[in-house]
Amino acid sequence: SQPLAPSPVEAPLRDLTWGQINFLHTTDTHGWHAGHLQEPSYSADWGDYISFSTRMREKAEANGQDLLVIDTGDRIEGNGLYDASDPKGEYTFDIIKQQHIDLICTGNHELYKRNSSENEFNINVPNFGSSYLASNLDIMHPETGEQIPLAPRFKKFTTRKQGIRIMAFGFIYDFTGNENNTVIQPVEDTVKETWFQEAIWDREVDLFLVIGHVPVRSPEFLELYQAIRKVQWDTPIQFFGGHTHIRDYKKYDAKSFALESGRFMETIGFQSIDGLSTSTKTVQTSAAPKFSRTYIDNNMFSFHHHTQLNATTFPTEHGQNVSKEIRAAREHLQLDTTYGCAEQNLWMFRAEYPSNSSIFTWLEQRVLPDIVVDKNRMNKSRLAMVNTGGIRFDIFKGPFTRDSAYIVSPFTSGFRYVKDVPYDKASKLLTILNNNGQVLQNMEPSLQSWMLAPIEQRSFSTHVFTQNVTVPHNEDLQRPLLSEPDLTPGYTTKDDAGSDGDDTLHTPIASYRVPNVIQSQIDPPLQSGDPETIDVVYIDFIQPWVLLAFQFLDLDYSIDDTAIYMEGENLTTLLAKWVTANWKDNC
Ligand SMILES: Nc1ccn([C@@H]2O[C@H](COP(=O)(O)O)[C@@H](O)[C@H]2O)c(=O)n1
Ligand SMILES: [Zn+2]
Ligand SMILES: [Zn+2]
Repeated sequence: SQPLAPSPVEAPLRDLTWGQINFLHTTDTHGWHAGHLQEPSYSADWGDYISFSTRMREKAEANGQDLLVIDTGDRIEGNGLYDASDPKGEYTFDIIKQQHIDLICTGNHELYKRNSSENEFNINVPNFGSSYLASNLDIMHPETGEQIPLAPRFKKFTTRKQGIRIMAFGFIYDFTGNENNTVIQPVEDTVKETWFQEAIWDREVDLFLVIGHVPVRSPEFLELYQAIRKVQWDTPIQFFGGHTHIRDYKKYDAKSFALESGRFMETIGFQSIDGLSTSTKTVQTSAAPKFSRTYIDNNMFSFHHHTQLNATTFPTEHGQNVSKEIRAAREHLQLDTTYGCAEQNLWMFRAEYPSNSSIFTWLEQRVLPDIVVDKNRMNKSRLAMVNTGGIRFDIFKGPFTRDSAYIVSPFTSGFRYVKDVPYDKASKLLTILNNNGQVLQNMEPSLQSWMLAPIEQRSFSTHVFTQNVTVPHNEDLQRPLLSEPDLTPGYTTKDDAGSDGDDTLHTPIASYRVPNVIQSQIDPPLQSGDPETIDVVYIDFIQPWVLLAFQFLDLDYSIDDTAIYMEGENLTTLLAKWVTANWKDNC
């Protein structure tokens, strides 16, 4: 375990172990480039991160070492800084490009919609040039319609200081929910491509670097590991993953590791490797290089500690200018406009569901009954269904702002419905969608295999519950972070390298399971007893699964039986209205 050193404010921080080559890694930033305004532990912004990476590079280079910066996708959707502008992302592309990123790839969120994948092609790919990799991703050219790689498939380069010869790839997991202007080639097919085989057969390589919007414990990374190991039995391989929003580190073998660096600008992943061969020096194959990882809490105390600098010596002018740019964008977007104030914290995973502190119970009991009302169907009973994966963050006690509305519910998905569904069947839908009963008998095989898949593998669920999932906190917003010797609650990660990965020592936080879908039954006033038929209303993102579940109930509905419910509204706009109406007087 690594030594503990006091931080500038006396809190215990683990030091980094530097190597010949060092990496900083972000993933799933989802627009949180302003950092967390309500959580001191994660309060550094993208400008601070630019200063940090600059100072870390200076430190590495002063010691003759290399430092590479990596981002593995899902940069959009999840925060007002991206979602509140029209068009979306008006400010974020310019902010993100200010970071010197050595390797970058695409996440699924960049691909749900035509316009966001075209933004990658037209803005981010030119911004990052040959650093942007798309090993298994094509786009239909926005003008010609021709199918072409979104970016280069791979990149071979030699590091400046150490002369390490690197072969790098940039993947996305086998995602199928993309708009039809992009094409994702499954990883198991991509590894058979001639260009990939030629790249991995190259003997003049000291390190294979696979970055991807791919969970580190996924079949896709395993396929890539096996494909490379088959032809390079000994060359070190470093993976950088993402998508499951957790801190995680997987060991494939003594010379191959994978790092995943959390979500939402909470974590800057640090990885080092020491003992690699280089273009000028061959290391004995029997000696395994040393790999070391640290999950850095994204705040200035950690940044100062790891660079051994202080408030005067740490910031760069460039970083400070980007922080200014972020503040100006937030102001233009009026993200601090307060709709109302929450009287208590409402948690996604930190509170049991159902319970009074659960955001999902609050939605079911308080919000959905008020907001799921279509003027043309208001006298009809309805079941309102929302996928928990569409809710992205907690609500903290205190001001609920324009930013909060996007943070909790960033997606533009509207509601759709199937009218007049027999109640006895409609009332069974939720159990089927949440797969927690004896519902598999007589089920059609493809539906059965979907139902049998672990909840986190079904594509509309985003949550992964593993041993090492910990959820961040804002236990006491008023308390200055790390200013006292006692520990604050936060990430306490266990991974394949042990329990010493988090830079900041925290006390652990509980994490509870939540279902795929929550539901409210909303009856018109004066109705007594269950209705004979009911409208089934749901967020349009889950329509494919709702239609499948109908099939299981022998209800033969198709898309033609569905229609828009509450034209022009979505959960974000409705939530903002609800808070204004119900929490305005709490402030
Ligand atoms: N319109 C959308 C898009 C996505 N979701 C949810 O997000 C999950 C994927 O998010 P990651 O950051 O983990 O890639 C997806 O499984 C859905 O739960 C949504 O609800 N609506
Ligand atoms: Zn994500
Ligand atoms: Zn993702």
